[in-house]
Amino acid sequence: MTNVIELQSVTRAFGGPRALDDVTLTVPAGSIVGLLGRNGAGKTTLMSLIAGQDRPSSGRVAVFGQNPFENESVLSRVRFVRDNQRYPDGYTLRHVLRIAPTYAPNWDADVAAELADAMRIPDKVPVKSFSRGQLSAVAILLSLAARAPVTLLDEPYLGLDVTARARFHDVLIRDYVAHPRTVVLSTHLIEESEALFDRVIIMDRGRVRADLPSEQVPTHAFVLSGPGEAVDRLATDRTVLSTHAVPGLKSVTVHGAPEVGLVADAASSGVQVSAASLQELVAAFGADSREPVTLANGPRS
Ligand SMILES: Nc1ncnc2c1ncn2[C@@H]1O[C@H](COP(=O)(O)OP(=O)(O)OP(=O)(O)O)[C@@H](O)[C@H]1O
Repeated sequence: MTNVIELQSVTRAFGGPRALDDVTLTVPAGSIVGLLGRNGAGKTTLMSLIAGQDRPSSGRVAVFGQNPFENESVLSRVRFVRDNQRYPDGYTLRHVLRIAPTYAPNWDADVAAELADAMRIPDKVPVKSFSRGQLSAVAILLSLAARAPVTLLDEPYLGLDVTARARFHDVLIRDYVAHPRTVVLSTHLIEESEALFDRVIIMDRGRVRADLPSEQVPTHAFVLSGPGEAVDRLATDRTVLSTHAVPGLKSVTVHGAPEVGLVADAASSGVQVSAASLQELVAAFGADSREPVTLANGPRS
């Protein structure tokens, strides 16, 4: 499978801690990638580099095999949707829809009309006076109807109601199946969006902490929960990504898949073992320890 996006040892520093720190990753053509991580993890910075709106401090960014910065042949195939889009005074949705195809050679007016209707976007009121959710709806409409070979959606849901979010997902999946392209979507609404993703990239503090196909998420980490001592014993010598404790109960997220012996031992020790959900995985990688902690105290049976 061809890689549409490639980053090699990319660092981006703005003066403080690195926004991106030695990031190497690839995004295959024809995939919907969830870009996940805590506030400040580096998601927007990463998308800005891919969209050619910024340059790395060091390292190499390639989109369609070329440096995207100020590169028209790349940028004509990339659509970056973020919440800073501005519209001229007096512009209504009709004006926006009239202008949009000029910048989008693959523009699909039917998809635009369907989304405008499904997301109840007003067509006579100036866009400048739109609510936060209505502005998000316009940005989503422009991104999907443009059908760009690379579509970057940076937290597209701000203020968007639950019905509009569901319609957006329906149209995205349907149109993506009919017209495969590469979509990178960052969001904090993980449970709601995860069915869209065929790959996930989890970032924290500017680093890629996990980059895997969605089907590997259930075997990437597991959660042990139960009495603290038993949980600690079972977690000994394993890579613990995060720990939560309340009096009498401890829960740890552990890297990898649990083997049969561990599951049996846990059952006889009153400890529950479950696959970490994508949301738990993202939360675990964003937990406060800077590096995964390996518990190494006490024997492992
Ligand atoms: N232009 C800039 N100048 C200085 N610091 C910046 C700049 N852009 C980003 N940063 C810093 O880089 C880090 C990563 O920011 P980024 O916006 O990429 O995070 P994010 O993962 O998109 O976060 P969120 O989920 O909150 O949108 C943050 O610490 C941010 O303050």
